[in-house]
Amino acid sequence: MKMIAAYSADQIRSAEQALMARLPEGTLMLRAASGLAAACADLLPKVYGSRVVLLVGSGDNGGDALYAGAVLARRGARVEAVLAGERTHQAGLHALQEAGGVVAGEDAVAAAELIVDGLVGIGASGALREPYARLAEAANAAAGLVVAVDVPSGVDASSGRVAGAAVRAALTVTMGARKTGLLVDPGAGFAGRIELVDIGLDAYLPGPDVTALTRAGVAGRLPRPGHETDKYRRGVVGIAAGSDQYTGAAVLAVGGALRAGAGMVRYAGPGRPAAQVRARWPEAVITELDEPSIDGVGRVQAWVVGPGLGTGRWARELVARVLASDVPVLVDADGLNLVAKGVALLRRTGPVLITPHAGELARLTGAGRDEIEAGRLAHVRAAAAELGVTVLLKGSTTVVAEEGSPVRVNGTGTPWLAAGGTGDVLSGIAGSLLAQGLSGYDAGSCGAYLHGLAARIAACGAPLTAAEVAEAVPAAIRALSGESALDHARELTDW
Ligand SMILES: NC(=O)C1=CN([C@@H]2O[C@H](COP(=O)(O)OP(=O)(O)OC[C@H]3O[C@@H](n4cnc5c(N)ncnc54)[C@H](O)[C@@H]3O)[C@@H](O)[C@H]2O)[C@@H](O)CC1
Ligand SMILES: Nc1ncnc2c1ncn2[C@@H]1O[C@H](COP(=O)(O)OP(=O)(O)O)[C@@H](O)[C@H]1O
Ligand SMILES: [K+]
Repeated sequence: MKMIAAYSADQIRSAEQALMARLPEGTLMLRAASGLAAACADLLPKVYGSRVVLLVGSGDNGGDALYAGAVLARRGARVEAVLAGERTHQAGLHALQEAGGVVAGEDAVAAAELIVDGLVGIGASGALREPYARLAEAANAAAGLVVAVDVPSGVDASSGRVAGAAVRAALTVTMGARKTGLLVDPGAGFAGRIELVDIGLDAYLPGPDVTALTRAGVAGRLPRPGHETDKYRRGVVGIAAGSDQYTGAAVLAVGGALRAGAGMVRYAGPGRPAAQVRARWPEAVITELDEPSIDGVGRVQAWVVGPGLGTGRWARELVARVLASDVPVLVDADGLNLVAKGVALLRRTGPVLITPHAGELARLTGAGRDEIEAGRLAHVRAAAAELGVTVLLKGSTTVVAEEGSPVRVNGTGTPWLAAGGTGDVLSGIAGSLLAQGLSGYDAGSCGAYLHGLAARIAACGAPLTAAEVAEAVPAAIRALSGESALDHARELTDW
């Protein structure tokens, strides 16, 4: 599988309606409930005698929970339903009671081994109301494992927004297709592991709302050097970064670029960062700049401009010169702060990939930083449309948007990446991919994937430094195909 696809609540609802029209009433809910019951049974050490509490809202999400509860009750579980809504799915409640399940009060939640969150699904609107919000908090405070039906209640299925209380699940059993909000933070952080129940929806689904590249998807997009290649044909990336004040950004961006497959890395910058890059990376070809000009740097297939550059006139002139070239350009960090003062700089014929964090995007678009973090999908889409460039928005879920394509969501990140300098490494990696001929959309999404995977490999459950992320990029590329260094040595057995 090369891609994971996710859909908005409206897309799912239309597909379900089309499918439902061809099936006897209730068929889909029974399919959903049997998948849900199987997933719950897998989580319990033993179904017989276990204590299961269903949180049941007034819609079909509650219906799923009730029917699944009936299956578990028939297998000997003690199933109690807490009815939260003014209405309850009557056929579902009847099925549960027939199987021996009972209705209980809110106190039951604390004593449950397994809590099934059937409060609301794709029919939710706005923040959870009472008593739903209180029940969500009770589930989060309880010792029992929490399984969310379709989406964790309180998470907006279409955006991942969380306004107020929300259920924090260990497992989300989602029906028919993944919902966008399960892949994008803050919602993704509430979903836990995601299990997809096939209810036969695939043929009725439209093009996805968002996608996420898988290992195979990234592996298929990364160029491998052909037999007769040379360093120029593999792609040369130029890095215009660093200043006398910020030298580290230059070293880190060059490090990321060197590890991500370009045939050569050219560095251009002032004397102090140039000396540091020279000392750390003998592999890089260095041009020390007296003037903010790239005329003497030599040919590159893509530029990275901005990390640690400063925001003075010199830096502004350098950014303008790089953007005036005819090759793809990645703009990051101070490059973005400069562009924020005049977005006309971004109007050029060559491709542009920008890599802001929420604060940088806020300066570019005028939206609030918190607002961007709460609704990153909507903001990244709007920025790509407004600025006419590919936008990679960094953060706990990194998202890449380009007009006319579904947003690509990256699922490999780790909170250990929240460390100074890791963004500079990402610019180097993605710039290296641009130079190898990937589009801004692919370079951004494959770059974020490798960056996150490298961080996981480097961190291994402990703090990491940005330099270590760059070091681990080759291991991440190897991990894509599941190959080890030894496998590559074995290729030579005939010699
Ligand atoms: N439509 C279908 O064919 C299928 C639907 N399925 C299930 O049905 C769910 C959708 O069911 P519904 O459309 O009935 O909608 P939901 O059950 O998701 O929620 C709607 C109900 O919740 C209440 N509600 C909405 N927002 C609320 C809030 N913020 N606080 C408190 N109450 C709120 C509404 O008053 C309404 O009664 C899916 O998520 C899925 O679990 C599955 O059974 C698969 C098949
Ligand atoms: N909570 C998090 N979970 C996963 N990745 C994160 C988290 N916080 C930050 N990151 C990642 O760490 C990197 C930080 O980059 P950036 O904000 O530019 O920092 P710097 O300027 O110090 O390099 C980005 O790739 C971002 O996506
Ligand atoms: K739910």
